[in-house]
Amino acid sequence: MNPKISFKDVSRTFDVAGRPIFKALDRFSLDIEDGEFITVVGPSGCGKSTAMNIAAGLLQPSSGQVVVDGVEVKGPGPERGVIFQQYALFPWLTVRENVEFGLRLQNIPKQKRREIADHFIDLVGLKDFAHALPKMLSGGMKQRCAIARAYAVNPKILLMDEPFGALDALTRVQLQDQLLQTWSKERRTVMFITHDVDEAVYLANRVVVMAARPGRLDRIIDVGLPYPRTEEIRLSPEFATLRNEVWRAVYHPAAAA
Ligand SMILES: Nc1ncnc2c1ncn2[C@@H]1O[C@H](COP(=O)(O)OP(=O)(O)OP(=O)(O)O)[C@@H](O)[C@H]1O
Repeated sequence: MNPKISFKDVSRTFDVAGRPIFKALDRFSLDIEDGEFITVVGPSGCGKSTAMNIAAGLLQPSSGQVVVDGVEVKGPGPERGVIFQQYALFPWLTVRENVEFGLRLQNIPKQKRREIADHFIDLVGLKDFAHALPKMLSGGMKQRCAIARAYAVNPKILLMDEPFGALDALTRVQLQDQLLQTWSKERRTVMFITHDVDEAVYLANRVVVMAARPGRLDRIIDVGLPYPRTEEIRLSPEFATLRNEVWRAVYHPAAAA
């Protein structure tokens, strides 16, 4: 079977006036299978967002290509939903209107739009806030709304760039569980960037570790832990061993090699 997403020798340079040409991403290759949950970790500036933005079609590679379902990515597309750290909700629209927004663009009839939106609002636990404006929501609730909105347009791929980075530790753990529940019910292929090593191991079936200067793939660590992931798993010795392995790969790459 073909991979769902294939990074093929993707490089990206930036040419900033007065500075030498900067290689943000150097021959990055990675195959992500359909239904996988991949997390991406690595030191600041190693090209994580650059790689994801190229897959999202928001940035062009300098060389190489990203292929989704056998087709080269040339720009954004409805089969790829993108979620950033900043919630990017429309402040003048209610939760339901925000979730319905993408469906409206697809000309889905009103009744159907409402059904789909309500389904996902329920799934992320915002049923009682369907009529609330974003300013009435906490950070975690806004991010759940952004996730519902991304899911509603039924993208087969979710590209998530530190979506929980701005949240407190407890909300973050709750949203991780909720995301995994949603993922197990509405199976998608997920590429998820994080700085949090625990989060990377808890969510993923594979952790992609990147290295900096130039930004590149360092190694891939298989997470053999079963789903559903539970607190028991989070507190298990197997989890600790994997977390330590990822930690060393990120923070002491030479020693871990
Ligand atoms: N538009 C741009 N112009 C110039 N340099 C850029 C541009 N975008 C990114 N870079 C540089 O490319 C490198 C990789 O950036 P990128 O945002 O992909 O890293 P990252 O791993 O996601 O970092 P972080 O974890 O800090 O978010 C960085 O050194 C960054 O400064």
